[in-house]
Amino acid sequence: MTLTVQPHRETLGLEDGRLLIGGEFREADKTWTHRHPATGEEVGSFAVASEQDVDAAVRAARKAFDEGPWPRSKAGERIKVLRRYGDLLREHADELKGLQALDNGVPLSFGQIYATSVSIAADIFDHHAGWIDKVGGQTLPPYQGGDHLAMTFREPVGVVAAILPWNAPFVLFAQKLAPALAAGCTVVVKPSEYASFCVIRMVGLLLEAGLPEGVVNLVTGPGTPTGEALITHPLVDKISFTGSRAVGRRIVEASAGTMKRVSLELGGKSPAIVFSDAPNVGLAAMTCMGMVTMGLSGQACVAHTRALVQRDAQEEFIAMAQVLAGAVTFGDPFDPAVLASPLINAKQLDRVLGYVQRGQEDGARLVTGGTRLEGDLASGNFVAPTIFADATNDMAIARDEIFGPVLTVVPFDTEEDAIRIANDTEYGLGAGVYTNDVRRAFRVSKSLRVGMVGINGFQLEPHIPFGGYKQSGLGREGGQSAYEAYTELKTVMMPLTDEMM
Ligand SMILES: NC(=O)c1ccc[n+]([C@@H]2O[C@H](COP(=O)([O-])OP(=O)(O)OC[C@H]3O[C@@H](n4cnc5c(N)ncnc54)[C@H](O)[C@@H]3O)[C@@H](O)[C@H]2O)c1
Repeated sequence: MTLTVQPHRETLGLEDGRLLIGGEFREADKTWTHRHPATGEEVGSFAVASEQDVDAAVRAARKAFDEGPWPRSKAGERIKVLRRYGDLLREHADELKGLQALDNGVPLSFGQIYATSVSIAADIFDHHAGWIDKVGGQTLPPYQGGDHLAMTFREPVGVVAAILPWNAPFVLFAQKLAPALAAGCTVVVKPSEYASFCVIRMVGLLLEAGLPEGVVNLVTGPGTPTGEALITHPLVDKISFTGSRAVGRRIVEASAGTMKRVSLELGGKSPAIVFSDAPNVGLAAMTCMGMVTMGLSGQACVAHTRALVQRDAQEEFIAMAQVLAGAVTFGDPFDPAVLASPLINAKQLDRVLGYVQRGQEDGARLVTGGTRLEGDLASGNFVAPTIFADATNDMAIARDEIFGPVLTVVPFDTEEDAIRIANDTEYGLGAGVYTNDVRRAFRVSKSLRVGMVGINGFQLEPHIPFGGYKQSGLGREGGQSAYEAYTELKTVMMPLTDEMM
């Protein structure tokens, strides 16, 4: 039977997407037709914001920042709106998960993991609402000389351009919008052209929560013209971006002229170091393989796609990874038995298959997978879970972010080797260390040039800082420092005696 998502489109009452500028929903001159990654069917269309539309959205956000009530509101008012919004997200969780399944094909069965969960997004809003009345400035005593007072204040950074990827729209929307709004900023949000419908609904719910006009504005459309117009706009104060390293670099270049503040969450090639004394080598294999197959089919920035396995544990590790590879189910994302998504588009499908070919040419051992799924799934972008063994760290499959269901196993002999190989990458997002030796676990964790290390497991939560070293990004999401990144620090000083004047 041919796969179709059309009935879900009807059930969810999907409407064509419009822009939101200064509190008004608007059409645009051009539209984008979204095709479903599991079936190739047309799902619906949404507005493509032109340069003029983006300019209008930024000016609306600027006006709301310079003249509107939100940046001047009392802490208690902002807390109420953000908490109300968290509740609205929870109430609309089923609808939002359905829209996400129509957008990026993430199966409903995977609505509970961190990256794809609506309830985590709601918790992130609650978390940042909690900082509003707790993070302030300091009073500083004189360092030398006479009597004077110096104080610091935290003020909202201004107009924020929030640019999202397609793979984790709920959580990444929350990781940007929650601290920005909590701090009193105004926002122009641009979702990915491959996951716009669920974000359009999330923005609509912000209005229902009571956000004043112009505080949040929505511009949908692709990187060019929409994204480019946003990152080069002179009235934007800060760009908060999650996406590929290539676009991250472009944002750094584009923001240099006006010194915009920039937060970047980029890609990774995260290593999992599995020692043969790991408490459970099989479980380590399941964790890595789960990260590159279940839910997002490896289209996750922090997935442990590079398994560095001590040589004498390699076969046990591969055997268990293979079991999981065989258990993954594909198909209709609305079917509760389906566990993994298609690749987002045909370009990504070709890219992943290209890496499979390259891995074989470079001499790695293809253990399983590496092929496109055919039959009922032939119109979708599905690739079978893939394992490469006996790879070396100089191979493209060990160096590049493939963003697909490919696990590359690189054997090592000693702890020093493992650390050297793990750090031999331009990325530095996450890592895993699997061992029974507590001292080794901390020794290795300290030696890794990455933002997040999981010892014998990896669990993310809204208050845990998330982000990377090196070319995996700039700054962190989650926690107090993420809130502070949407503020500027102002110092005000005053002499207390006449002699100081
Ligand atoms: N570190 C993290 O937290 C994290 C989380 C999720 C995804 N990612 C990364 O995201 C990437 C996959 O997502 P993607 O394919 O959507 O990334 P992408 O960089 O292609 O697109 C991300 C967003 O940038 C926009 N964009 C593209 N060109 C632009 C331009 N010139 N100017 C402004 N905006 C532009 C896109 O329209 C989209 O909204 C992977 O590299 C992945 O590792 C990182």
